[in-house]
Amino acid sequence: MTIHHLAKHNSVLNTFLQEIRDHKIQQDSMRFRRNIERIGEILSYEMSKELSYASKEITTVLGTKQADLIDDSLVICSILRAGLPLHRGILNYFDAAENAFISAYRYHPNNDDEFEIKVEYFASPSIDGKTLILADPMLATGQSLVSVYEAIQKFGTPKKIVLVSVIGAQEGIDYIQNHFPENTDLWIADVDDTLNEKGYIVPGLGDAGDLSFGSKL
Ligand SMILES: O=P(O)(O)OC[C@H]1O[C@H](OP(=O)(O)OP(=O)(O)O)[C@H](O)[C@@H]1O
Ligand SMILES: O=c1cc[nH]c(=O)[nH]1
Ligand SMILES: [Mg+2]
Repeated sequence: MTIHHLAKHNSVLNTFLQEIRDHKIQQDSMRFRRNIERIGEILSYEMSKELSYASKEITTVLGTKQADLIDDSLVICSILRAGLPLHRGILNYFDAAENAFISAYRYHPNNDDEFEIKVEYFASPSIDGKTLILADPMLATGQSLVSVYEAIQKFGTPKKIVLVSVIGAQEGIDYIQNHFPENTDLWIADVDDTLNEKGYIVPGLGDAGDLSFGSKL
């Protein structure tokens, strides 16, 4: 797996990251969602440089011009709920992409810190031969991404998988590296060192789903 860690290089991305992490600024949920969306746009732009391109002739009012345009059939698949603002940011840049949505949540069978991932709702086009963009803002243990990858295989075999995330823990990145094909690319804004006992990224930002949409029962 190739890991593209964008915050290693100075850019305006770091402003948006600082705002989603800051415990006061992040309370403005509209700003939080919009910042996740803006980060999705930046990740998309960077990631687009490594897609496949084909030359096409464009006709202007005065002549013709050859242009290299994206040649991949893209399917953006995001994980509910927290994936929604990130999905929107990616779709803002890839107008022709198809879309898939999946639900994944942490189920605590014994009401303690131990959990397993339940994948239930799934709406997806065929992903056969396409470039699958799997988007989730938080890559904590990595179990959600791996569970979704296993579940989506019944919709076909993608040509390539591109993972897009905002903040990841090194432990989760190590985990997904062992579960995704070698030619998978991970485009991630920032990487933190640790997870706490509840599987939250530290320092991270807290719960991205709650910050976007409010707490759930
Ligand atoms: O890498 P993992 O350890 O699997 O954790 C990451 C998952 O946790 C978050 O979802 P959450 O379960 O909080 O659901 P939500 O989006 O509904 O809040 C996040 O959006 C990921 O899907
Ligand atoms: O740190 C984390 C881990 C899982 N889900 C989140 O929203 N945040
Ligand atoms: Mg959550």
